[in-house]
Amino acid sequence: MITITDLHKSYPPRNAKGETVEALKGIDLTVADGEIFGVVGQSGAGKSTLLRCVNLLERPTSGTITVAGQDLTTLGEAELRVARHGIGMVFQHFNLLSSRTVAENVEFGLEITGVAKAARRARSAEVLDLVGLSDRASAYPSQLSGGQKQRVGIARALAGNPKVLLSDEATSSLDPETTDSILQLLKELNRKLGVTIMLITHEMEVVKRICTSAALIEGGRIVESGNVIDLLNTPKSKIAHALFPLGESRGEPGNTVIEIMYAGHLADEPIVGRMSREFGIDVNILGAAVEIVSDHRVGRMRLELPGSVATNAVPIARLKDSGLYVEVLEGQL
Ligand SMILES: Nc1ncnc2c1ncn2[C@@H]1O[C@H](COP(=O)(O)OP(=O)(O)OP(=O)(O)O)[C@@H](O)[C@H]1O
Repeated sequence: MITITDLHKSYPPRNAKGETVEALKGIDLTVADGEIFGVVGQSGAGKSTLLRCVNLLERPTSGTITVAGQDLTTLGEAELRVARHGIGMVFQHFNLLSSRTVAENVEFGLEITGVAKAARRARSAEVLDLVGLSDRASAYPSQLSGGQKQRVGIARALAGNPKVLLSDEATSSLDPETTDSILQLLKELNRKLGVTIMLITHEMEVVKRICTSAALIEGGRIVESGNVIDLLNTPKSKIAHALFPLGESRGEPGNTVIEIMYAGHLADEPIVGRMSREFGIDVNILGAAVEIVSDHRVGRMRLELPGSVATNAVPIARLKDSGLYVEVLEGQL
């Protein structure tokens, strides 16, 4: 649905003494049809710039951006305005017009594109129903809670019936409970309408809750990307480690420390107990986390096994054979 190829974006110096900022340094990324794709990264990594390049709010310095088969970088302003109808955007600070009612905010984009009043009203009623705000159509933004404001923002983004929804830190200004309900709503809309969602966030919780795929951006470059469950099974994946922080506990010198990751039915098996019984070893759990990630029960554990890696070769091999992802962190060979 979205293909980004060799995307570069530089900002000119802010003043005579300043330097050119290379915000994006050759981004290649594909977001498949129907995915919820999360881009994560620290402040200044280039997330906003990347997202704003997808609908060309920010014009790339070079590279191509194809959305629903159309290369947006080749379009002039008039054609781009039409193409943007297929791309809704949701903002962190909602960006609602305070002098307009909820319904009028939702209708704003349709008004600009010349949709007749009756059709606009009908469409805003439809999308407000989708986001659960039918009863607040005549309210003003100042009369709404943060979560309700974001629901209006989402309804407005959906008004033009887009194929793609871009979400710029949509839940970063909301409390945890409201964040939860907005993420749930995005997931529901993705399922019901089949809309592809690309979001940027600095919160791993968002990835854990709703993303099917994710990418990590560092210094304007994508350093990791893929299906979230696959990433969890990728050695040394930074996204996997950030999704499942296990603390720093490293065990005793001379012992073997392994990390295991498991998904699906394996998450329900008594892995540690079975290993202890079968091999007669005392397994020490240094850290563990079990979570629901993109609707899969997934777990990560750091285990300390007595003795060197060589003495633990058989139990480690058995874990791998049973379909678990196993990474040996330390131990004597
Ligand atoms: N309009 C601009 N002019 C100059 N430099 C900019 C501009 N917008 C962003 N930058 C710079 O580009 C780099 C990437 O910024 P960007 O806002 O995309 O990062 P981010 O990951 O979204 O960070 P944050 O989460 O803090 O918004 C930063 O060094 C930033 O200072």
